[in-house]
Amino acid sequence: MSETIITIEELTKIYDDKPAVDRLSLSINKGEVFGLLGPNGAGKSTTIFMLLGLIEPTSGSLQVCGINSTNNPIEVKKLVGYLPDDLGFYQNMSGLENLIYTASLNSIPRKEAETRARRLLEQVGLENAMDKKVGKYSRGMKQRLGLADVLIKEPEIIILDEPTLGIDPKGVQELLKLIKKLNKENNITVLLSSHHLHQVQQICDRVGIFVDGQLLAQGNVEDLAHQLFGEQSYVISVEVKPLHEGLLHELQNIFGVKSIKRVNDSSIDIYCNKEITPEISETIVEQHASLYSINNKSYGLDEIYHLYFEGREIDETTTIP
Ligand SMILES: Nc1ncnc2c1ncn2[C@@H]1O[C@H](COP(=O)(O)OP(=O)(O)OP(=O)(O)O)[C@@H](O)[C@H]1O
Repeated sequence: MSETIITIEELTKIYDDKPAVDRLSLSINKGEVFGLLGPNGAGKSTTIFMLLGLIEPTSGSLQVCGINSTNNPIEVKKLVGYLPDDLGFYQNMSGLENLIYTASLNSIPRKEAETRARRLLEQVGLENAMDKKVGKYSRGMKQRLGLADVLIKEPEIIILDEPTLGIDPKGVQELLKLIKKLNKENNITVLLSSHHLHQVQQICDRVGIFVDGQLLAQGNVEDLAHQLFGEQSYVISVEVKPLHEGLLHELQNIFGVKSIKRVNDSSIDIYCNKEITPEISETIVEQHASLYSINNKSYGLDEIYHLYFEGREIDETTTIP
């Protein structure tokens, strides 16, 4: 059974009478990559700061590795590595020197610090740049160094706030791969905040969707589609002539069909709880009608994103009945 490493219960933070985080409850398991997905201002950073014990909740509770972060921020800091969106490295020091400096702040003896720093720089692909001044690193290299920096104290959890900000697309792919690799190799729990749907989708085992301080849904992509769209998470669009009542009746009787919506005289959207395109085609042929087109789509994070982040509506062809 999976072990819970972060437990958040009814967590609320109110600023100026307005909740930035609103009764958030969430559990994160040891070893998983969890994505906090939400637009700007959704409450992701506020949640992270409360997890780190940097700000106090208005109400609710949270535990990180069994420790109450609000009451024990120093203990939590030992177990959690935090990579903010704006990194603070000494630009005139090399990558290696910066890591050794961070290690000294964490009371790691110098010899051990250097061994760990060299190993981590290799792990994040900076072995050839470890003696170069950080001021000469690209943004992507600094983020890699940032990952090595949070790992130097061998934390249980790393929290990454918008880690791909300002990195070119190729660098983003490399960084995401690296995060997943570190998660696997070091068996480390990763909490990643982002408003980039596709990035979160690529590496996260589970995702929590945040809007206006509230967690709308959580789970893997399939779970999310189910939570947000209920049983009707597949839509099969059909153009068929003639579209007569007898055919509609037969289609409605197919196992898995939940509802049918007429789009126009010859088109319908069939809402189903599974992929049943072949059964629909067969029924149309049996009913002596002509099938002009059939397209299926399942609700993925794309639709969820459009629905919840962009005006809370998806385009007309995928309107939920
Ligand atoms: N110190 C503060 N005082 C007042 N309001 C705040 C404070 N910090 C955050 N807020 C408000 O709380 C809400 C959530 O902000 P937060 O920074 O947590 O969102 P976010 O999801 O991390 O967004 P971003 O990606 O832009 O950082 C916003 O409306 C923000 O204006």
